[in-house]
Amino acid sequence: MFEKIKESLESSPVVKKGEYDYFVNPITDGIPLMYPDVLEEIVAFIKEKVNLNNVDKIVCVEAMGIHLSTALSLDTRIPFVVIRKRKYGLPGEIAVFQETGYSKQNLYINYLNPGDKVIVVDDVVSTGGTLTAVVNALKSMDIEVEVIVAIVEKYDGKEIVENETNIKVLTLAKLDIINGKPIVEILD
Ligand SMILES: O=P(O)(O)OC[C@H]1O[C@H](OP(=O)(O)OP(=O)(O)O)[C@H](O)[C@@H]1O
Ligand SMILES: Nc1nc2[nH]cnc2c(=O)[nH]1
Repeated sequence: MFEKIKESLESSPVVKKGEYDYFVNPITDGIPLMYPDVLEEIVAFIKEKVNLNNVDKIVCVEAMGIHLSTALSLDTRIPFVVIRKRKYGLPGEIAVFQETGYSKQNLYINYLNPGDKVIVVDDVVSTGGTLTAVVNALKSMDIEVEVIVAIVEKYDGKEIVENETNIKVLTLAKLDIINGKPIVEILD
């Protein structure tokens, strides 16, 4: 199972963003081509591992949580909302500072309310900066985060986020970059 995802991740080109080794893959970048079979496998994986019965909303982070959340939403009929990099200035908007291995910026949370039961879906967790900031902001808004899904865990990202948020992070593949090449393990 997930052999296609493994092969695709293993063949990811690695480019430099400053000193940071950044792998490029359809799951995490939308390039090269994303095939529907891969999206279906990701949806099946999430549905098998997560009890979605009590989940009101899927929450994702722009940009590369959006295609995954769209596929999951179409299948499960659970609506989703996007944490955007754009400020709208809507009432109740919450700004969150995001820092990754290669970027820093604000993210903006809208249309989430105290008591919402959500899952957070993103493509990859690496330094853990994004998911830690987002999930701790959601917790401070009294939103119940049932689980965090990051399809790819890179380096120690999963452990970092679990330690910083006390919420379980579900991942499908572990990826390390060694001597400029992606080394991949499927975790199912
Ligand atoms: O664990 P971290 O080190 O925080 O990295 C993970 C984040 O990096 C990427 O987002 P990015 O901000 O590059 O935006 P994108 O989704 O638009 O590519 C990715 O989609 C995650 O949200
Ligand atoms: N595509 C991609 N996104 C990331 N987000 C954090 N690290 C990475 C990476 O290496 N590749």
